[in-house]
Amino acid sequence: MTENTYTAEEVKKHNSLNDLWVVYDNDVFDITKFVDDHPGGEEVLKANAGKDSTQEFDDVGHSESAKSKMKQFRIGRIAGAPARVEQPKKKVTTPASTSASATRPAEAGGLGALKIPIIIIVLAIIAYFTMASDAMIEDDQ
Ligand code: HEM
Repeated sequence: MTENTYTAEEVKKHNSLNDLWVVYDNDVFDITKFVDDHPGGEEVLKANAGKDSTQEFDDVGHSESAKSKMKQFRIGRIAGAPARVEQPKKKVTTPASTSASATRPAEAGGLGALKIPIIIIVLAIIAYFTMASDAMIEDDQ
């Protein structure tokens, strides 16, 4: 799929509150319409307008929902930048691998979920023989 590419010089032109672009991870975002809604205020956006704000954006510790909201403002990529790594695809595989790994510790334990029933059975056998030998001692007397 072809997408729009922009040079850093081009991005630099969009540096006002009425026309505000930022770059994150070589992706270009037109966040002009988001300026008023930005929870972090417009000042920080103005300070980063027309710039690569990757470092600043990450330093804030933006939430996952902020990162996902960001996607709707993406207009293209910096010219000559390496191909972008698709974040959503990664995410789709994460829950599956997480749930698969969640079952792994039990499997890795060998007996896994069977451990508790086995302990109960062993205790029952010990109790049975203890009672049986008590009964034999009583019989002897
Ligand atoms: C498309 C771009 C952006 C989006 C969608 C966005 C979104 C958000 C959101 C949703 C929050 C609330 C806290 C959170 O959920 O993390 C936030 C807070 C903030 N953002 Fe952004 N932001 C963007 C760009 C930037 C940029 C370029 C800067 C520049 C450094 C910035 C600086 C901040 C700051 C300082 C806060 C306040 C953090 C706090 O009060 O703890 N944001 N942003």
